[in-house]
Amino acid sequence: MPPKSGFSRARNVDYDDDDVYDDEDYYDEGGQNAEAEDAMTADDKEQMRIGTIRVREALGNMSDSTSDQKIQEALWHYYYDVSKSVSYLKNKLGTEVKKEKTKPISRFDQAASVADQNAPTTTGMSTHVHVSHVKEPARPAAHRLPLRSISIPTNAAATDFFWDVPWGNVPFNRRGIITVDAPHYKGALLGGSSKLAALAAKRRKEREDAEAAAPKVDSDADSAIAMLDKLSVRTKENNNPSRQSRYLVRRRSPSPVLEAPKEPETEEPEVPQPAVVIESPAQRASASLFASTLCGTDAAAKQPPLQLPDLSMPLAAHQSYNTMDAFSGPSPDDIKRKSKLANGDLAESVEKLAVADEPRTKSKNLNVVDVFEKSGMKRMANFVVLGHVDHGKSTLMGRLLYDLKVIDQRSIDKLRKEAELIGKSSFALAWVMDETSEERSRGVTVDIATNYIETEKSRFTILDAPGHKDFIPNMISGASQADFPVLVIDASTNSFESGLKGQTKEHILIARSMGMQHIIVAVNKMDTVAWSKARFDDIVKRMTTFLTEASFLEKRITFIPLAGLTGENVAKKIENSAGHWYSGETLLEALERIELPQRNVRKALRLSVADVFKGDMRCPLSISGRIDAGTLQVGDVVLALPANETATIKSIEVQDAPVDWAVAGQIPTLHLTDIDPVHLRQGDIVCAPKEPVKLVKAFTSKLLAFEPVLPMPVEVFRSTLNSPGSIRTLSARLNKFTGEVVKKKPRIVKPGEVARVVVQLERELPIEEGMRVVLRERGRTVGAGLMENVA
Ligand SMILES: Nc1nc2c(ncn2[C@@H]2O[C@H](COP(=O)(O)OP(=O)(O)OP(=O)(O)O)[C@@H](O)[C@H]2O)c(=O)[nH]1
Repeated sequence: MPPKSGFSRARNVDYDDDDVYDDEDYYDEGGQNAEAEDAMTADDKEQMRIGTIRVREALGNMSDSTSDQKIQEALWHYYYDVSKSVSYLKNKLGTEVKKEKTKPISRFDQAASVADQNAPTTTGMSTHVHVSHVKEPARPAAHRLPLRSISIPTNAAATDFFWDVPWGNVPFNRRGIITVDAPHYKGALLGGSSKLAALAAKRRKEREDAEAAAPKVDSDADSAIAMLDKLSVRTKENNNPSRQSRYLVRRRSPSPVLEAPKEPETEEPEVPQPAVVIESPAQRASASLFASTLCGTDAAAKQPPLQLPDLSMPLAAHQSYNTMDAFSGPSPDDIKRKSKLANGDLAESVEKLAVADEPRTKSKNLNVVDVFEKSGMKRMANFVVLGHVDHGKSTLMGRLLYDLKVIDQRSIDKLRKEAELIGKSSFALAWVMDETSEERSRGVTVDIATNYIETEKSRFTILDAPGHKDFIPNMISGASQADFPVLVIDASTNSFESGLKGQTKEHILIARSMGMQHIIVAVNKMDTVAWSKARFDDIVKRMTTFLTEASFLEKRITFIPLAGLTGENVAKKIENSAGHWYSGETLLEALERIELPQRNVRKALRLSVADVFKGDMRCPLSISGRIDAGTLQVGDVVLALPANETATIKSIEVQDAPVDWAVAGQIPTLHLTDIDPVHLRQGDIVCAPKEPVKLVKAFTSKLLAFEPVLPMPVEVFRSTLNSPGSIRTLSARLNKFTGEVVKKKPRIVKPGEVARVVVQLERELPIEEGMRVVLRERGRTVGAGLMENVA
């Protein structure tokens, strides 16, 4: 059966523990194929049928050796993209033939064999007994016995080797000089493989190199802190370089705290040193007489391991040996310890080990609203790039970054070469945003990618959303941080139409229901329709009807004909004469002009957590997300909900630069202390402890229906935080524009209608009046609305 279920697609994706995929639609826990196949929509089945035929045609001769199952698995994997499936299958079939001929030696095996050659001959816990034969009387070379080297376990005695030899009559072939090597560990794991040995050797070398390169720690206190840092949690990002940002693109799982948080030098006095301080005099005491007696002096202790064959007793040379009263007095250790206790030094050191209770980061107690209003900072805006899959969102953003010189020519050339290597040269610009190998090999955006651009007047945060329907929860997360959307539409024949039936429509409705009022519609790939004005006008007409139905005001909609791939009307006006009929704004000009929603800087703090990164001991947790209301500053104590735990803001970054404060509308990264990382997750709310958001289990909502709505089970999303729940009651159908009750207790609400409904949750969520919620059912968005009050 080709498509096993949504699970087979989702499980390869690094979702960073994003629990939105707990949705039954994404995981087929039982793994029942039959059920999964049933889960395919009629549309899916039809696409699969047609796709299979097309792939067979394209495979030609190879088609005979490929089963329907393989073809359909490829189609499922590439979301019915015939050309990607064909090139994958061709590659696979080619490789399978090659594989049968030779099995290349993996790099790992090569490294292992090198390590084996370099490794000492002793193994694990065994001792080598080398038997070098004494010169035997002349005999023909052929009768001479070879030198023997026999390995016996350390716990076996050398006599075991001679147990059968008559006393005083050792045959020549058993005579020799026996030397016993000191037992030492080779570094291999017991019973371990050479590969592990190679890996261990490599790691050891890296560690030694790193230690040599690391700045020398001055005191034991520093080394203790370094040790604590080593104990800290490793982040996923650290283990997965493929997800690290190469340009300025930020992903949902970067780990900014891995790099030392950038703090302005002037702030240093404000941030006290960590409370763990170990006094430097607490150093290792010199060896006691007893230790010296056994192991020699300090200098001797630094020597290489004890050589067993050298059986001369070190104590024999010791001055005090002959006196026989070596242990009569207290050892130097005891003397030192006693004097320390007397001075109270040790007690003091132990006290200093205690972790301070008070917050470590002092607040500057700024009046942030005042500072913000006087700062004269550039306009800050966040936009989300929406649209149906493959309509060119990432390419368009890659082009914008390139034209604004955020990305240089060399990087683009490099991406182009890499893309050409896997036959996807047209995706080079999209790869500026789509960074993971998953996204690149599939040619599909999976997660939100963040980047920044700056113009004369504004600083923008770009949130590039995935277009595929399977990744709608990620799209919701991006949309919940944005001020307005840039909707990308593929103008080429049939693409616009299929997008309208698909995610173009769903994305628009979600964006509108999240309160976005202005929209830029980028009519993309105009080069594919020869810059046809008629096509552009047709798209404008049909989209205007749809957008106004979704309650966008016509005057707040901006259409721009453009081509992301070639850059016309993106940052520069079109030069091609075919497009001279358009004299309006470029995308960049429209971004500069668009009106932004009012910032609620004077209200209580509300920040929706979009990302959580684990850090180190000093700063265990960092989060990022949009401030929906209020302000915050370094040193503030904030409340995390629903965990109901407080944290202290140690430092703040906005657009990757360290700052002292942030205000509503910005998407800062907060480095937090005094909180256990388990208490914060994506979708949580961070608020002012004195004015917390209440946790609710039922609420009334004004809902815009995308699908027929009845009392039914739904998944309730507030940003990415979600809970299973249900639409408990349909209270009334409302007039879309005035909000007046049209009908009480309707039995059904049709798509496009607005209703007041009561939503019941299975677990409490932090939701309050004015917050936006999205209701989904079996992977479809059924409606979105505004929370009115607690039910
Ligand atoms: N001819 C032409 N092709 C374009 C244009 N813009 C994008 N494309 C192509 O469209 C394909 C998809 O582009 P992407 O940028 O990956 O599309 P996307 O909307 O980001 O895709 P998802 O994020 O996966 O939904 C690529 O092959 C691009 O080269 C354009 O202006 N003209």
